Amino acid sequence: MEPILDVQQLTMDFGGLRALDKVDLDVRQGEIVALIGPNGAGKTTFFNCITGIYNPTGGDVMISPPKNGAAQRINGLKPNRVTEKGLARTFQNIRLFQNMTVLENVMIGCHCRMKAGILGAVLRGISTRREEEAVVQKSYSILKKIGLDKHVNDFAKNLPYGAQRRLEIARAMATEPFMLLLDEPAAGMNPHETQELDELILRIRESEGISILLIEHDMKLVMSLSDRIFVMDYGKKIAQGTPAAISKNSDVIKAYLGEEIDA
Ligand SMILES: Nc1ncnc2c1ncn2[C@@H]1O[C@H](COP(=O)(O)OP(=O)(O)OP(=O)(O)O)[C@@H](O)[C@H]1O
Repeated sequence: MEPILDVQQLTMDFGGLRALDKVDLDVRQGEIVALIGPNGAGKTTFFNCITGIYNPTGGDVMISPPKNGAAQRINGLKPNRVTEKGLARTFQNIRLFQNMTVLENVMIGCHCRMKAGILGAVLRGISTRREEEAVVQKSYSILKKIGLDKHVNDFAKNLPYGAQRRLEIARAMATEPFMLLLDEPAAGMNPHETQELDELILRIRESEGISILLIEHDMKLVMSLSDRIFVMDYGKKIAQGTPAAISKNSDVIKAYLGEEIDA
């Protein structure tokens, strides 16, 4: 099967520091792929290069969206253009609009698919109003899937931590992605919240057909969810394979300096 995300020889220099050194990674339709590695390995830089936050120094970021399969190179596109292409992400640190409601946070995610421009929003003609109603419906239905529909009118800041992380995923889903990139989605979660997250990610893949690329330090979650794992250390890819193969890989064990990697 052709990859829907095909990253080749991705390189990123910050002055004299090579944070990414010719990294290859691919994701196929319907896969859950994890990117792991010790602190400072380059994982977030990798996400930032794919999602338009950084313009990589070298290499290619190619996507083949499942709906219109033609391969496109997305290096150097601005983050909002990357989102429009169907790649949506969450961040290591929660980035919600804390003083807005849960529903409003998801509605903002819908914005990139709305047709009404500034003039439409000002004049509020019938088509704009219909579109706004559709956005409310769509946002509500996403929140239902994510299990946050009881909280639609709560302020984001009043949600428990695990629910805030799930709200970020809901907002990303509102952009209608073919792939979600999740940067440490389980960070700070308790075991119960992590278990809920595990089930949620599987459900998103099964019922929405959305492929997932995630950075995660929780090895139990990584091993249970992933179809394939890519491992980085010091900016280089040092291994790739199934969870079973990765947990036995001697380079990976060495990179983690004996840390527990098989969950
Ligand atoms: N904007 C930047 N300017 C300079 N150096 C940077 C920048 N962003 C990242 N780096 C450096 O690039 C390297 C990789 O960092 P990165 O945050 O991508 O690692 P990581 O694998 O995501 O780590 P962690 O697991 O701790 O989040 C580090 O040495 C970091 O200090």
